[in-house]
Amino acid sequence: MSDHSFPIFDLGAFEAADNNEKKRLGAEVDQICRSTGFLAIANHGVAEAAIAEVWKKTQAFFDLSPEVKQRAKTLYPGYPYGYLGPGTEALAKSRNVDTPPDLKESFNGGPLSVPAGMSDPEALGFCYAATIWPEGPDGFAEAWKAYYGAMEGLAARIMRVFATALGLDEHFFDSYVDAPISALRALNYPEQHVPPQPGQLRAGAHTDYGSLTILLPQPGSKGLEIIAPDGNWTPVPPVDGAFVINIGDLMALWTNDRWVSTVHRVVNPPPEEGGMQRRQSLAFFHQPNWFAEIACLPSCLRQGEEPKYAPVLSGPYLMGKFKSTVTAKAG
Ligand SMILES: O=C(O)CCC(=O)C(=O)O
Ligand SMILES: [Fe+2]
Repeated sequence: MSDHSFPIFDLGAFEAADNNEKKRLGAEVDQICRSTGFLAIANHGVAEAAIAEVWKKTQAFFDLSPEVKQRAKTLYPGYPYGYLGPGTEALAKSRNVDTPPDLKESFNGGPLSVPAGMSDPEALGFCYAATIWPEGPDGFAEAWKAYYGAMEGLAARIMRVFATALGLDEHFFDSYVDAPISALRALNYPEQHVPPQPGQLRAGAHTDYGSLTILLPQPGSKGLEIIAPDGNWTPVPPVDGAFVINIGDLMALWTNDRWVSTVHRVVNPPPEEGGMQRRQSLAFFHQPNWFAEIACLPSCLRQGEEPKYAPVLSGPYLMGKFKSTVTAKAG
């Protein structure tokens, strides 16, 4: 797959391959997902211009004054979209670990449209709630939507790789993810002018909740770490021109823990280097359809084995997880 210790998957080559070669490449992805579930996706076909624009607009947004950014803030604690300022989230709380708030701010947006016939009040009030667009910079919403659309397309293609990796029909997951309730999050980890509190990180240790996360760390940026199979925190290197993807809790549930939803975090810049490196990233959290029932795949159960987890509905499950990380100060 690559000579690097961090695996790089060539998506274009997979898609152009014949069935035997797809199976062979799928088996490599299966191995990676059994060990960490973190890999880079190269040759992804996402337009450079869409990436460059969203970087430019999100950076310009984070450069605005706190007062202006707050005008795009989430409507109330637990509201999923809009601006979440410093001090509003501690990801470690999703694993019942109490830490000071993460040292970050974010802007969050949901699906670009509501599927015809969707009338579930919880779905409409949560994942289909309105994105609170900022007043500026000009062209922010256009750049955001273009990138979101590109990520939806890429995630659908990666789910086909996952189906192949699990020995299923390539299109097995299609009907679970044809009206996905994914969220896009732009993250800004500001320069650290004061030392962090004990236990305070840029992003506390957590797993992602959904099917798959497509991450784009700022080129060359450091700080993302995963717990490797040997139990040690291990940096994820920046990979030029590629996305970093990782699987989330729903893939672990679907596969009865054959695949791991690996714990990860973003550490502070080294104090000996002044702690001053700002870092940005874009995280696309792919989430199956609101009503998709995620239950252990029969092909992931050995004879005599029982499913470890009860089935869940994608939307309500996500809502419960999301609300657990909100700090008292949120909003
Ligand atoms: O910023 C990053 O590199 C990772 C952030 C992350 O893991 C998350 O927000 O779930
Ligand atoms: Fe994450």
